[in-house]
Amino acid sequence: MTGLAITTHGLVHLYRSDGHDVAALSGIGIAIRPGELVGLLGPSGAGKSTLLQLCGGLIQPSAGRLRIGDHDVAKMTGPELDNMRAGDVGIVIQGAGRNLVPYLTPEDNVRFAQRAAQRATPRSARRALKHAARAGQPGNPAGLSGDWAELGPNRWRELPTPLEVLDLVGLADHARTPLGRLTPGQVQLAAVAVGIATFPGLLLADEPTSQLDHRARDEVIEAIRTVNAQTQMTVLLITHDPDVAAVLPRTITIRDGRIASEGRSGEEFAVVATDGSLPLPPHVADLLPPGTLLRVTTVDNEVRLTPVDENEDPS
Ligand SMILES: Nc1ncnc2c1ncn2[C@@H]1O[C@H](COP(=O)(O)OP(=O)(O)OP(=O)(O)O)[C@@H](O)[C@H]1O
Repeated sequence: MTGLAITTHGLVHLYRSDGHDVAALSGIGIAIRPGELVGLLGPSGAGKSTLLQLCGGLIQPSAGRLRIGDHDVAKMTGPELDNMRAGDVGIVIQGAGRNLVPYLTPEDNVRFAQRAAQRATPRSARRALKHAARAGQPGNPAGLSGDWAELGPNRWRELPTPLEVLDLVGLADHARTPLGRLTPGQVQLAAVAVGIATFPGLLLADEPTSQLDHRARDEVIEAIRTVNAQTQMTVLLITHDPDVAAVLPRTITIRDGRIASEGRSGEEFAVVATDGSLPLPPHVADLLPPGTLLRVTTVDNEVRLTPVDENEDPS
């Protein structure tokens, strides 16, 4: 399996509301490498869900570039976006139960998700892909044309069995337990299993640990970490929980539709944007009212920002 990279440049998304535009994202530049596990943080209304929906091809950018692996999301047609979602991107929406068919067991839910993805693939292409996967041939040996020649590397293999998927998230023992008899944490694990049912190159999860107690939360995060480590699937998840953010290798904080900061293993960093601007971390911004003049100096490898005294002549 190959994880998919996410790259955005000047990514803008506007919603039309009551006759005027609301800018949910105002120029986001991100590079996420294949196989990374990244948390998306930020206050309510910052633009996190919008970014997740864009990465999942559920909506398209108003401006700027967004690439998911080889997919150029802004330029894709509706059927191409459907294909991307069917095989290359798994999405776990907020509210575990909303990802599941309530009267099916976890095993049948995973099987259902796999069949739904297969139905989105024409039979002729499916036969050719299966043939190529058996022969272990890379590239496009079946001579597929058009959209199907563009499919990501994850289409060139057989799907895992539902039990293999459930085993990966630690739910194999409850494969045939009715959903109503599972704990909230186990229901969320089933939702994650459905999200990774086709072993996509990218898993997107919107607050997968909200409304869980600490023990269930930790189990769900551990399952996602296991999926990421064992399959190299790229994972992007939204969280409001500082304890979850603290155990993720990388976090990106969004504020007012822009990147505010990035975290690496719990340490917070300011990030220089592609246009050279530098959003100040909130604790520094609190000390510097808008309009404050800063003298920028470099000493050896250090860059210093020194507020200029109001009475001092800055020239
Ligand atoms: N369908 C929509 N129509 C109009 N405006 C929207 C729509 N969806 C989101 N917005 C607006 O876009 C901005 C970003 O919303 P978004 O849901 O992406 O933020 P968020 O960070 O995910 O927030 P939360 O943590 O509350 O889910 C907000 O101002 C929101 O009101």
